[in-house]
Amino acid sequence: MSGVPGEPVLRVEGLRTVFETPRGTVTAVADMDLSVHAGETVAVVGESGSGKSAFAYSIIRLVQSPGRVAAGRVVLGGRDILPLDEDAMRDIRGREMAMVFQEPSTSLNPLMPVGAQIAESILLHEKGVTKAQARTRTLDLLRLVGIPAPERRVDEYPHQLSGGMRQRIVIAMALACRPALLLADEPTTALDVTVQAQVLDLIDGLKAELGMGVVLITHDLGLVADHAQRVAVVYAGRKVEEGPVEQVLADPTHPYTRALLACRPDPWQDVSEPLVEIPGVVPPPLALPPGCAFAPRCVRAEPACSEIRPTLDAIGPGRQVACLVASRERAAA
Ligand SMILES: Nc1ncnc2c1ncn2[C@@H]1O[C@H](COP(=O)(O)OP(=O)(O)OP(=O)(O)O)[C@@H](O)[C@H]1O
Repeated sequence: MSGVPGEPVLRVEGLRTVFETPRGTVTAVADMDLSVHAGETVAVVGESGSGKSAFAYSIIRLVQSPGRVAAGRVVLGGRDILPLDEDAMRDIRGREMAMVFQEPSTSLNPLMPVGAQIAESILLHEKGVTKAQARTRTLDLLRLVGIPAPERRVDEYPHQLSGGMRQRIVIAMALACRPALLLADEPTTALDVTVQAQVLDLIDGLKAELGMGVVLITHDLGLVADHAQRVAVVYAGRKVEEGPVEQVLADPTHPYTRALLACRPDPWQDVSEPLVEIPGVVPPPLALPPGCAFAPRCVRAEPACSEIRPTLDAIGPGRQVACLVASRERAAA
């Protein structure tokens, strides 16, 4: 990918993704902006149903019917990819951006040796590469992602590998053509805690080595602290807060971010004590209040919050928040 100097690898502007359902139009993603630079991991955090996956699928243009991207721009290396036809997109997927999904089995063909699947991706995207060269590159990739005994593993089938090894294979496939952007949608949710850390460390190492930008989709703020440089918190399809990870975690501004942080399990907490939960549930997408979608659950909500939708206001370098109360307090301070 050529890229434009100073331009982020990915720039999303005003993205809106909707699902047309028999009961009405569900807006899964609304007015989303996000930039990711080379060598940076930006985490997108929110509860289940907040639109994180719809956001990632929109970027790589894999939203399935009845869903569709209804508005916005997705600029990859300086080029808006939303108007491109499907042939051009197929060329971009895998070569310029790649995605790692939550469940490794969804990305792997159970009937094909794992090495052949990686080699196929190389042969598809790179003209002039011979089968022998693709196999050598595949073995290098297996080494890169830490697969032991790659000469033996390369000819094994997915079911012969553990879940952690399968996710490493998926990452190897995603990285086969050295994409500029990696979208990782809950890449470790299906894995044991120790394997989770290994896979995320692996993505961190490869990001530094290949100079990729990474979008890390997760509901786990613990992972954000260790693996991302910036974080965007989403609620009911909208970004409610964004900023550098250490600032947002140390000084969260939006009441939803504060509530998410308060709910993090404390490893030192007595196991007999119940975990804290955010009261209430995410409002049904067809019945969002006209104002702030978090207002019905918010401990700081004022009457105006249910009526007026807050805009995303800049509250410091690289920091934004969409909250009437927080913005007013920051302005007064
Ligand atoms: N096929 C579909 N038809 C209708 N609505 C959908 C469809 N897929 C997703 N949605 C809606 O889009 C919204 C966002 O869903 P999405 O899966 O992106 O959330 P998420 O934050 O990734 O959740 P999870 O962590 O559980 O995957 C939800 O309100 C969901 O109901």
